Amino acid sequence: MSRVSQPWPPVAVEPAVPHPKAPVAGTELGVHFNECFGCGDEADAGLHLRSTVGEGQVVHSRFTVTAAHQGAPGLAHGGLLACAFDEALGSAVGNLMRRPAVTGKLETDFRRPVPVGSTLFIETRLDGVAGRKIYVSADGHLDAADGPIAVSARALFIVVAFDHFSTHGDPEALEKLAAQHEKNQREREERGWEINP
Ligand SMILES: CCCCCCCC(=O)SCCNC(=O)CCNC(=O)[C@H](O)C(C)(C)COP(=O)(O)OP(=O)(O)OC[C@H]1O[C@@H](n2cnc3c(N)ncnc32)[C@H](O)[C@@H]1OP(=O)(O)O
Repeated sequence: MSRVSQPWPPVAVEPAVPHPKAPVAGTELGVHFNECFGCGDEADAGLHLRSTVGEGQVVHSRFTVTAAHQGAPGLAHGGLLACAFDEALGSAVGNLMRRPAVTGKLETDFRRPVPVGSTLFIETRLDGVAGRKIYVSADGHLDAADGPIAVSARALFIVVAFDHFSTHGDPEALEKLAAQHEKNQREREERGWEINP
């Protein structure tokens, strides 16, 4: 089967230079919001995706497909897999670039079925920046970091002002989240940025 792929990134870009205070290789990245469907501990049926910074401009993420993620019996739902990539790609942008950004466009190529019980190892790369536009891509390997590629994705993230979240989101929940972040002031100071809620 032939797959036609458009040039990527689709526009001229500058190199995506990680923030000087970006976490170093080997750092396990935390949950950015407990109720996040992609990574949150309190999202019972969520993906519970976990990420670690790799060498260069790479983030390694992984999540295990459960029965709660099925589309067909015993197989992951494609939309759930797209969600995992949104989270993995977003985590790379947020943590390496340290700028609040949201997904503007997300493309996925589903290459192999992903069975319940398997773990996807997602490797995300920063591909370039053009003004507020940050281009990223990822491959999801089945059951091992060097396993066969089951899903690939490419995304455009757009840098936004923090009021994107307060204007369009739930201000009460945001206040709760801010209070939670303030509990760990030292970590906040180390971050030196406003993490995506
Ligand atoms: C650590 C955190 C991990 C989090 C991971 C999860 C991330 C998410 O899921 S975020 C939630 C999903 N995304 C959203 O809800 C976003 C909804 N969309 C929006 O709010 C707006 O459309 C937004 C902010 C993306 C862009 O709006 P706005 O700020 O007005 O910018 P706008 O001028 O339209 O676009 C900026 C640039 O991006 C381009 N652009 C925007 N959308 C697209 C698109 N879909 N395709 C191609 N280009 C696009 C525009 O053409 C423009 O380019 P240029 O600068 O060259 O003119």
